[in-house]
Amino acid sequence: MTDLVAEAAALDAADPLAHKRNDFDLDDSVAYFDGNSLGAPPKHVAGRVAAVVREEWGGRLIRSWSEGWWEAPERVGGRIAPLVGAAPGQVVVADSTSVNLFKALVAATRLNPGRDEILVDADTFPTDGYIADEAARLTGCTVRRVVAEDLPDEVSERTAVALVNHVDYVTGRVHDMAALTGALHGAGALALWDLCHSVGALPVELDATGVDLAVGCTYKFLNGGPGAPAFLYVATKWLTRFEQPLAGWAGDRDPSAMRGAYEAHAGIARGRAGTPDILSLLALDAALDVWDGVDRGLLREKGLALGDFFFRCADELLDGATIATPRGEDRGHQISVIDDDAAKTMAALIDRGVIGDFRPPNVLRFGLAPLYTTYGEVLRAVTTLGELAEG
Ligand SMILES: Cc1ncc(COP(=O)(O)O)c(C=O)c1O
Ligand SMILES: Nc1c(O)cccc1C(=O)C[C@H](N)C(=O)O
Repeated sequence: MTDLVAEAAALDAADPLAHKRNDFDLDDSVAYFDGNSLGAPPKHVAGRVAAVVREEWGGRLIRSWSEGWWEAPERVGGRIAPLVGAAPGQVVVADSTSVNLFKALVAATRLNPGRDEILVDADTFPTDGYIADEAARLTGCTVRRVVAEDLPDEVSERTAVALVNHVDYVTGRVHDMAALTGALHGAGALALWDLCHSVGALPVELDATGVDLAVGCTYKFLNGGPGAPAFLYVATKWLTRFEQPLAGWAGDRDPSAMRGAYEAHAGIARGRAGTPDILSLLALDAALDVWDGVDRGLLREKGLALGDFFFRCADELLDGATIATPRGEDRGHQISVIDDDAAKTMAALIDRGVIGDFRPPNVLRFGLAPLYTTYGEVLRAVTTLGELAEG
């Protein structure tokens, strides 16, 4: 144990991203492991939001719409683009992930006519499956749930699109974006990726892997704040044919003309539906400042190293614990420990200042946010788990 204490201290002292923690408003008495559900607030966000309320909403009043507010969804999307390996003009911030999933799924079936099946990652977060069922009902498709790794065998000439999670929200496993996208394309199907648990955690290469469509949340590893708007990616090759079903005025080619008939905007703005949620959007805009100058390679290295250290501590301090997260590099930045009494254990951990979460039926999740999680906190989490197991 003393070795682990010294090791954690040495790892923290040598961490090239350690200084980033100072950018966040975190209570040091708490070890926060839920950045994969609700990211921590960067310190400067509160002041920036207050300034927007005072100076833009207050001072400039309605003039603010033509002084940057209206175009903010594309501008902030442009800031997310490098984090997902997208060239400019393909990412817009709007609505929630659920809503963007609906837009993307229906648009995908229209991009791939004559096909009548939507494949969904069987282990997906519920909203993806629910929305796929409804998109299918409206488009005359059927939904088939298949294990992500089996997609290359399951995709067929009937498949219009497959919806896959980059990182599994329960186990933390990463799915191979390049290989699965390639296999889907080989059968003529489109690839729609849910990036909720990978954006801001590991490098994502949408353009390089040929992904067609993607969605993701901004309130997890991007720290945009509770309910911060999500993003939608449409690859350039599909943009002019991307016909989404929530064709509201904000996606029209000329919203201010208030024309009678909708004509989609030529660019990524066609992914928008209605008026943007400016306060949340500008909170996200401010939160994205923490990424300035962050080397994405270092981010991945630290995410993996935090996980490695979790495994090392668990091997030493938790007798025979079962961990659902793969030990190799096919994992995101989360460790999931199996516990038959997981709800109770997580409540006890939270009581002791270790905040992770519980996912039914038996998973304790520990999110590792490379910008602020420390090795010392990892040791504290595993030590506390061990103490609880001993009773
Ligand atoms: C994989 C995945 N997709 C979608 C969502 C959520 O979508 P929404 O922000 O619409 O609630 C989550 C988490 O809430 C998620 O983990
Ligand atoms: N979005 C959430 C919320 O509004 C309340 C509670 C949890 C969430 C989540 O983000 C859940 C998350 N997607 C998950 O991985 O389980």
